[in-house]
Amino acid sequence: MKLISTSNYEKLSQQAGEEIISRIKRNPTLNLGLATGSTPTGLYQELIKDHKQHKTSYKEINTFNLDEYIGISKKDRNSYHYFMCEHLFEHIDIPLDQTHIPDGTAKDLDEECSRYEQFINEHGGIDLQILGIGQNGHIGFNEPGTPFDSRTHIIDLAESTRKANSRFFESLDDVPKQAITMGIASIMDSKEIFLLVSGASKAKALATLMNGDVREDFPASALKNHGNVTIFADKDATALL
Ligand SMILES: O=P(O)(O)OC[C@H]1O[C@](O)(CO)[C@@H](O)[C@@H]1O
Repeated sequence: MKLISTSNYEKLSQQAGEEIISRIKRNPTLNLGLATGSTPTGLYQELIKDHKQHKTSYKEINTFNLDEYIGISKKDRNSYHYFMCEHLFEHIDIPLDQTHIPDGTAKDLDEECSRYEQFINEHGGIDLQILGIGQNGHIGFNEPGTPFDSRTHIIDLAESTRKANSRFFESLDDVPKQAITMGIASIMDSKEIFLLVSGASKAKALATLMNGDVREDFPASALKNHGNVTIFADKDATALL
């Protein structure tokens, strides 16, 4: 894993943005894996800014999101569909039918998991996957204990994850208890991975990742077995290294 440390969150977002834009320029039909949460929003701002200034085009790329809550509609402002439209898709020239997110309202959720997994494979797999990390080491919504051979599946969210994400909801009770997430093995199939880590609240998780063992109770540690991972971390996140 290659670690790029930056002085602050803005620089982290800029550097990750520049790397993504250069890959899109090299491969205009890139399959780009996307993440939600607070960490990548600065990066999405950078992509939007660049799109407006330099007209980098997203017309031919496909995007695949890691996860979606179960039981809230796409139009709900807390859905990851809504999040992605608001933070990225509405501001660039990507056709919406080339943006793909698991459907957390599907009638048959197991079938939706298989469909999503197969759909990504039919598109040739993910070229570059953007990831954040949870304080407990989760990637996507793969909570501690998720098998490393897992594919897209339904997950019961850890209480700590629900609490962390309750900041986006009116109350903790409103935070869904389950989500669909790409599995660890699905994420590991990506040709390249960018992990973004920002803030003091992630310092312990980053130190565990860098210094700890590869074990299923710390999902991000699987990334140590991937040959092409770049970690972008800001100063606060690297404080314990
Ligand atoms: O960037 P944040 O908001 O700290 O979230 C970290 C991780 O947690 C999730 O939001 C899920 O809880 C992931 O999608 C994200 O990568």
